[in-house]
Amino acid sequence: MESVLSTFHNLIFQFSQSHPNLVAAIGTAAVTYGFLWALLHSTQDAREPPLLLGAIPFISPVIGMVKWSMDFYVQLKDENPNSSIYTLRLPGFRLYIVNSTALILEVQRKWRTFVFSPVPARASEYAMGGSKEAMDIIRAGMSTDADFMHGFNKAIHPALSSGPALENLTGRALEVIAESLDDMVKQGGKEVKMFDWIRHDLLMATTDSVYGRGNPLRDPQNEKAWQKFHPSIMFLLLNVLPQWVFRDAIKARGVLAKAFLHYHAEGQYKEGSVYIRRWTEYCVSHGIPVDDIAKFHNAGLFALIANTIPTAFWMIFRVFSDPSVVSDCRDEISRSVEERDGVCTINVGRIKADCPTLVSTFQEVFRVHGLANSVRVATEDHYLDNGKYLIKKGGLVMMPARVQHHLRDVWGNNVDEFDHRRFINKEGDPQPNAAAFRGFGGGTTLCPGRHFATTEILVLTAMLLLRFDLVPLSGRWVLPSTKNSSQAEAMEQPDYDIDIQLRPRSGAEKKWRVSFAGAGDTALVAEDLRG
Ligand code: HEM
Repeated sequence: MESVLSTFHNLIFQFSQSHPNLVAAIGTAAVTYGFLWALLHSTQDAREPPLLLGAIPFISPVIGMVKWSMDFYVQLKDENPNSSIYTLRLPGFRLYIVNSTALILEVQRKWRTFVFSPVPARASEYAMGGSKEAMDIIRAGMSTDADFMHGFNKAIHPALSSGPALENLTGRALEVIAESLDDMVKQGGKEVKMFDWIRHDLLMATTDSVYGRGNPLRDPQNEKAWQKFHPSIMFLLLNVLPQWVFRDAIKARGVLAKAFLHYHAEGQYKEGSVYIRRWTEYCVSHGIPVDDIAKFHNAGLFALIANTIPTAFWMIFRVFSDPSVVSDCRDEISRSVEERDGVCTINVGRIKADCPTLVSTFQEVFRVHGLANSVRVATEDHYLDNGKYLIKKGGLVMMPARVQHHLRDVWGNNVDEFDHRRFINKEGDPQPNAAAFRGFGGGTTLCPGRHFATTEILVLTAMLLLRFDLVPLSGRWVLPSTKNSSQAEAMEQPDYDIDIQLRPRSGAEKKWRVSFAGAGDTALVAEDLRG
């Protein structure tokens, strides 16, 4: 036995003499691993939600995030079907992932403990380049009633809730869309790159309606600058790579900020929508420096269009790529159009009330393509679930919509399919738990722009169904992959564009108008359904 051991020692000795660098590297890796393991376990409290360990402490979750991207949390839920909440440890912070719908509601109720404001504050600083002076104003009083973001939402809310301000805003956007469709009819149809066409038309419609005649996005240089800046927002927000990597994006951000500075200095916002007037007046009244107001317009632009554009893309794709959806929705919408003296009127109220298949398809788009990762920061140590789970101060609490949207016990066995009729109320069928639908987030940070975006996209789709056939030039519709989607957005983005032709249908050349008479809001999320 002794001779075996001494032979083994000799072998190791000889190996270390002949491969000194390799042995040093293996030794360093082993010591580092041991250190990380000890650090992780000595700082993890047994009362915290169960720790999901990977092979390498702190690093495995990062690898998982890169590998699985937006499906990482669904993957972990599938691997740990009974976990209602768990902990991931990443370099420098703890992430608590909530799978249980009931626990999400508890986190949302405790909005002073689990606060959202640090998230937009981080975006304002790192992604938008806010100055120290502005950031001090934004960060003061977080989690109290004096919180800047809390007051901001209260200020803009009336302009985005049912009423004349919202009708004017949406009405103007739909006018711009209708003008563009009229042009297409006059040209006898058009071949377009589908995403790019929707992106440009919705950008123009939405920003014209919000900013008014001085809309800076009407200048092609500014539209180009937005396209350059927008894809970098997620990386700037993470602040892990040096700024010079994003030199061009930061330059483009500056071009836009300069245009918004002019817009502000000239007082053009006073001729814009009620929404942008309230937005601006709130910033001015809180002493945000004008240079920063200009920079924060870039953040406002992100909220306005970053999700509306891909949502419209998936809606139009999902409707037109399935002949049965086209025919179901077309039948419903056609019945709700009124024609008098050669003018066809699309009534927004009737689209929402009498077109259940269209509205259900829209909701299913959110369920299947939505990826909102609602994040909150714990302001103190706090127990969830009747003292069961300790959430540590400073920890991030994340409630991924994708997990909720893939719960088999909520959505049924066809959870992995796109079922355009899923949300239609069928008599006798139990309704899925509305709180598990998180396309627009939920709780105090529920998206205030949801009514604007919903009406804009539903009516755009209705106008297309009534006036056009959409045909893919390749001869068949192929669902684009989405693996490169930025998770700064709440909706998947297609990895590539699709060439299509818009062919006017008979009657497309008539006069079309949109009426809001009797239109209320569409109740899609739990908060609206409760009223
Ligand atoms: C289809 C389009 C849209 C989608 C999918 C969407 C999605 C969302 C989601 C998921 C949140 C919640 C974030 C969280 O709780 O973590 C949110 C918040 C927000 N959205 Fe939207 N949004 C859309 C359109 C809009 C529009 C058009 C506006 C502006 C007019 C807007 C303004 C906002 C604002 C200001 C917040 C932050 C609320 C807060 O700070 O409490 N959104 N949105």
